[in-house]
Amino acid sequence: MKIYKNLTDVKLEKSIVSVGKFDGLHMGHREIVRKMKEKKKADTNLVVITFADMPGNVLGDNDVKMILTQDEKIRFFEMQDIDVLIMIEDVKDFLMMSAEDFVKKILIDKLDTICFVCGDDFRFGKNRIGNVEYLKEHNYNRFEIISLKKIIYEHGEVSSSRIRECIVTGEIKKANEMLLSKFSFIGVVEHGNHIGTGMKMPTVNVIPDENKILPPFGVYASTVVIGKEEYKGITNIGRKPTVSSKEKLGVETHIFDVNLDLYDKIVEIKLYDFIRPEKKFDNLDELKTQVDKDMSIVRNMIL
Ligand SMILES: Cc1cc2nc3c(=O)[nH]c(=O)nc-3n(C[C@H](O)[C@H](O)[C@H](O)COP(=O)(O)O)c2cc1C
Ligand SMILES: Nc1ncnc2c1ncn2[C@@H]1O[C@H](COP(=O)(O)OP(=O)(O)OP(=O)(O)O)[C@@H](O)[C@H]1O
Repeated sequence: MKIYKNLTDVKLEKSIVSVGKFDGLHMGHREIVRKMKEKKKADTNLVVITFADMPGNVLGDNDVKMILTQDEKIRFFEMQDIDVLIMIEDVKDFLMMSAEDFVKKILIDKLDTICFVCGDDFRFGKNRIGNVEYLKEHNYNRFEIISLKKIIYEHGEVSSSRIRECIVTGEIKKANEMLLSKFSFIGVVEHGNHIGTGMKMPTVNVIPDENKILPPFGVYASTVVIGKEEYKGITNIGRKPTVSSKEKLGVETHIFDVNLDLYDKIVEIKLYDFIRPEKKFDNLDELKTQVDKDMSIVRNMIL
C-alpha cells in the first residue's frame, strides 16, 4: 500500500475512492471497502483519503480520542488491500477546500476517479456544502457514485462516535460487535518494573498513544497477537495504584502458559470483555490473590 501525507504529489489513474475519518474501521466502513473491492479491476486503484487527526479537533477545541492511532489505521487499511492511503496531515487546509475544487482538482484531476463510494449522509467541502446530490450534479459524468444506506446495529446507525461511547463506558463487547473486530492496542513491548516476573506473573507492557481512546481502568479478558500467533491472556489497563501513585499509564498483559521474550517486539492486545475495575490493594500478596481469581475466570472464558 502506498501512503501519502498530503495531496501535492498525488497523480493516479482510474481510482475507486472513498473519503472519511474511518476511525475504527467499523461495520459501515467495511461495507464501503467491500463495495470498493467489488468495483476493482486489474488496472484500477483503491484509494482512501483520511485524516491524521480528527476534523473536530482541528476546527474546534474538541479533544476527541481515537479508536485507531495513525499506525493502527495504516495497518488496518493494509489488511483490507487498499492500494493508496492518503492520510492528510494538514486537515484544516483540506477541510477549507470548496466542494467544487474537491471534485475538480482532487477527484478528477489528481485521482482520475471512476467510482466514488460513500455513506448516504456523506458531506464534504468548505462548510460541508457537498453531499451525494452535489456529487451527482457536479461530476461532469466522469465517475459513478455509489451511496450506501447507513448500516444499523441494535436500532441505531453504526458510527465511530457511538463506538467511542461504548469504549469509554466499558461496553467492549458491544464496541467489538460494531467494529467487526476487537478493540485493540498495537504497540512495542516496553520494560516494566519486573515486579510481575517476581510474582510469577510476567506481563507485556504497552504504553498507549496519548491520542488513543481508553476504556475504564481495569482488568479485561484478552488475546495477544505476535506475528502470526495469537495467545490468550489477561490485561490490566491503568496506573497500578498498588505499586505506587506515580506509575505510568499502561496496558499490561499476562499471557497464559507461555514464556516468551517479547521486549521491543510489536504486539497487538485485543480486548474481549471487562472483568473488574482496577483497585489499590494493601499489598502485592492481596493483589496476587485477586489476580489468581481473575485468571481463573478468564481461563474459563471462550475467546
Ligand atoms: C490481570 C492483572 C490485574 C491487575 N490488577 C491490578 C489492580 O487491580 N491494581 C493494581 O494496582 N495493579 C494491578 N495490576 C498491575 C500489577 O500491579 C503489575 O502487573 C505488577 O505490579 C507488575 O508490574 P511490572 O510489569 O511493572 O513489574 C494488575 C496486573 C494484571 C496482569
Ligand atoms: N453505518 C454506516 N453505514 C454505511 N456507511 C457509513 C456508516 N458510517 C459511516 N459510513 C460512511 O463511511 C465513510 C467514512 O465515515 P466517517 O468515518 O467519516 O463517519 P462515521 O463512521 O459516521 O464517524 P463519526 O461518528 O465520527 O462521524 C463516509 O462515507 C460515511 O458516510
